[in-house]
Amino acid sequence: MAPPASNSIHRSGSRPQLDLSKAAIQGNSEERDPTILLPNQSDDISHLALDIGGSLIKLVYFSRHEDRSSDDKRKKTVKERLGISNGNRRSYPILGGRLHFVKFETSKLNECLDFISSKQLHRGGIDSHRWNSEAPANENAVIKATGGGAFKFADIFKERLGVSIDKEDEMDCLVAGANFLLKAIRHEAFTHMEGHKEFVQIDPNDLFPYLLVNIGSGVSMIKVDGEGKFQRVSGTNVGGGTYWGLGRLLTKCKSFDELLELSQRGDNRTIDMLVGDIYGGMDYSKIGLSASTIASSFGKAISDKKELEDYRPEDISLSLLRMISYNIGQISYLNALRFGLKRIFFGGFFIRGHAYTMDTISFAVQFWSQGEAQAMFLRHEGFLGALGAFMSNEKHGLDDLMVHQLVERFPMGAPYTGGKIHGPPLGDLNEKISWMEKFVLKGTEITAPVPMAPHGTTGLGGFEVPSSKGCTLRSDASALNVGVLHLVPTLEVFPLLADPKMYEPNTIDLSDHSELEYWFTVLSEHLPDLVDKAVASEGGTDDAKRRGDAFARAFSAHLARLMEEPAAYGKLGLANLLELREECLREFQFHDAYRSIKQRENEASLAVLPDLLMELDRMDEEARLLTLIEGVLAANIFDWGSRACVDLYHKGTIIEIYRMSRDKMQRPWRVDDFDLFKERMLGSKGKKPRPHKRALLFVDNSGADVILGMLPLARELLRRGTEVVLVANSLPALNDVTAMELPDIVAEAAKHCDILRRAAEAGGLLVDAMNNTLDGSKENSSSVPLMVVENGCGSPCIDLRQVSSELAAAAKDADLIILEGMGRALHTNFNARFKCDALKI
Ligand SMILES: Nc1ncnc2c1ncn2[C@@H]1O[C@H](COP(=O)(O)OP(=O)(O)OP(=O)(O)O)[C@@H](O)[C@H]1O
Ligand SMILES: CC(C)(CO)[C@@H](O)C(=O)NCCC(=O)O
Ligand SMILES: [Mn+2]
Repeated sequence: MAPPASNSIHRSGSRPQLDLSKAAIQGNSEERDPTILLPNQSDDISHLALDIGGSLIKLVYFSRHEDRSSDDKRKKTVKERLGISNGNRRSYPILGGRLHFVKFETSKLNECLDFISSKQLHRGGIDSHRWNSEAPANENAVIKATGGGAFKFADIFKERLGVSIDKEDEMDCLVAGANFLLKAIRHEAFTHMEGHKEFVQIDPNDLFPYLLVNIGSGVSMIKVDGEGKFQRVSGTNVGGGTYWGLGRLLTKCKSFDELLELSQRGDNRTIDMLVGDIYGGMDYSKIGLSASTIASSFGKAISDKKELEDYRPEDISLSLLRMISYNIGQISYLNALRFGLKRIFFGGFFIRGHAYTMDTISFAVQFWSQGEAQAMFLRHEGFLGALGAFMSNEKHGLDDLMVHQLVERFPMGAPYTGGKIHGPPLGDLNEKISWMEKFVLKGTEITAPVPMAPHGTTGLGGFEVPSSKGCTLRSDASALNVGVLHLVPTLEVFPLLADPKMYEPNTIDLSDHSELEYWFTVLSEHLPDLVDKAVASEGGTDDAKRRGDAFARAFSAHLARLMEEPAAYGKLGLANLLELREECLREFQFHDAYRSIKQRENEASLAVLPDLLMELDRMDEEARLLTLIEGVLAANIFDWGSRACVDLYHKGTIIEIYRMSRDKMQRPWRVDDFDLFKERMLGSKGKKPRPHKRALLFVDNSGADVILGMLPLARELLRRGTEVVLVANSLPALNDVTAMELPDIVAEAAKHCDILRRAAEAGGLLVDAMNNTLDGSKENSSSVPLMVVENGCGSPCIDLRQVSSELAAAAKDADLIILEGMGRALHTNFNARFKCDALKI
């Protein structure tokens, strides 16, 4: 079945079309993280930039996906009504697309060239939107590159790919990349102390000055004072290359990761000379040195009559790692001190998201500055230069993007390989599924949730042993912990937030381990039922079953990965987790798992609506208002995301359950502001009613919820002269109603109700239905309008920092917000404060 057109609306519902012919897992598919190449895929690449360093090549590329905004009637009328035109928005050369991050070893330049050439990344160019595989190669193609390799390998690029390298200064790029990340990515920076990671919210207006320390092969220290305003104040030749180079010689390790992994089982006391070794086991407390402080790295090797073979490679690696990390931390501190800088951001791939490395650097900064300076790390640590080079092409307008226009997504392979899938996610289902199947075995180490290790403790002057989390290091790529950045220029901050800076959508703190466990259990237990529904929604075919299976595996792997490391994908909130599930379904092309259930429940609810409306109309105002609110609460019980609710379904017909539930909604409720609302709506002794001008009703589920709960409430508002905007999801999530589905539902309901009919006509929702109204009259209605807008989300929760431009426009004249349902009003936004009246039901 063709996916509904709504999938092309915001966020990542639509994947670019990929040509998967000849797609292959390269090398041994039994490997932990094989490379997947899509030789013929013609994702519309429009931009590529490189940072070629002494050790690694970093590649950032952009893939566009067409703006397939449909011609759907609802959108057009909404745009007209709300006065949204494309003219009053800045037009971005990048109209949505994705940024991908990939890296290669510099010694394997050929692999990188093959990759670029197989994906035709070099033939893009920003002004070749309509580039396709038949177009002749651009003879004058130029790609932006930085790092020493931009100079060293320029000829090879010309020879092999026929492209010229446009060289950008390395320091310029590092600074531009860091500034962009710190301003545009929420929670890009974090601290890491004693095994504890904490994301920091950086105020873009209070970013400068800071010290940027890039730990690549060598180390550069840059004092950054503003956009393009910086000075390289220091550097050290003892850096990542030193650790990897010396480590390789001393331990015979074959890879950087192996070396790092060794360190996790090491004990540096066998090789480092400690203060205690010199002071006969005692602290040198007079100058603040504990006995366990390293007095001299590798110092024990001088007195011992041991040879290299007599030392454990594990101990050597740890000793080396500590030596270099402390040294860098200390020099960084000294430079921060020199210029009075309080914040030090560390980048470069030496860090590699490795907990112990970060702890060690943080410790040094903290120790030497006595807590005055703070070490912070960046999620896109190694990509600063490449991003900066990418940004140096001004034509793409990337630097104008703001936090709310970026959405980071972790594709299905992320728990296994992270950024190592070369290119955009596989689009071919078959390929995806078999890939998933292949990885099930390999992935057992992460699909079995691992309890989180207790934090390591630190004594004065150093840690005893690394606070390692198990003995195997996560494969290099997945430790990148960076997803694909989706650029969605149409997203906006909801204008009615009282304090957007302080707004936090998530009510529940998932850094509380018991909360995390609770939600993982809920999601895991719900999974089999969800898979059943999803498979059924696609006709229950064998193909659907295979996809369902692969979806379950992929989602479980994400869950296990996050259970093991909750911050693996950045700061984790419940909203992210629920959205991840929906994205995962979409990735396996389950576009609307609850489609038929929603349809069935809509029909059943519409059938009983006329009776309900009659019942309501017989009541006096006061009783009716209370019944309406109770009705919203009662109808929200119909929620397929909740086990307890689904069990209720066996207890009777929809209207029976609805009435039964409504009767149970006895006041006072746990949080009960009904009297306030009533006073505003109906007035009180001395006060007149003060109808609202426009209400935004954030609706939740299909069926009874929206039809028996929210529509009657909307009708009451309309009757009182309040314009009503129904705000619904852009993409399906569970049994939530979508903005695409609502107009039909309203049209059906309008057949039984003049108030709804006139309002829907006025709101442009009933263009077709005009002819078959109840009395056949076509007189121009004088009603206030009823409208439908999409919210920009595809999840049961809503993050009001990233909503559709439609919703933002509708909000401008709104003075009442009604948030309905667990996801929108409780799990998220329970603590949200607004500039106008808000009802959370
Ligand atoms: N898979 C890996 N292979 C090699 N080195 C790695 C790997 N992962 C992390 N590293 C570490 O990262 C360092 C390289 O970091 P980065 O890519 O930031 O520097 P670079 O740009 O290559 O070097 P420079 O900027 O000094 O030219 C290596 O020296 C090593 O310490
Ligand atoms: C030479 C660069 C800038 C190349 O990236 C880097 O490796 C570095 O900063 N090395 C340290 C050189 C110094 O001692 O200042
Ligand atoms: Mn570099």
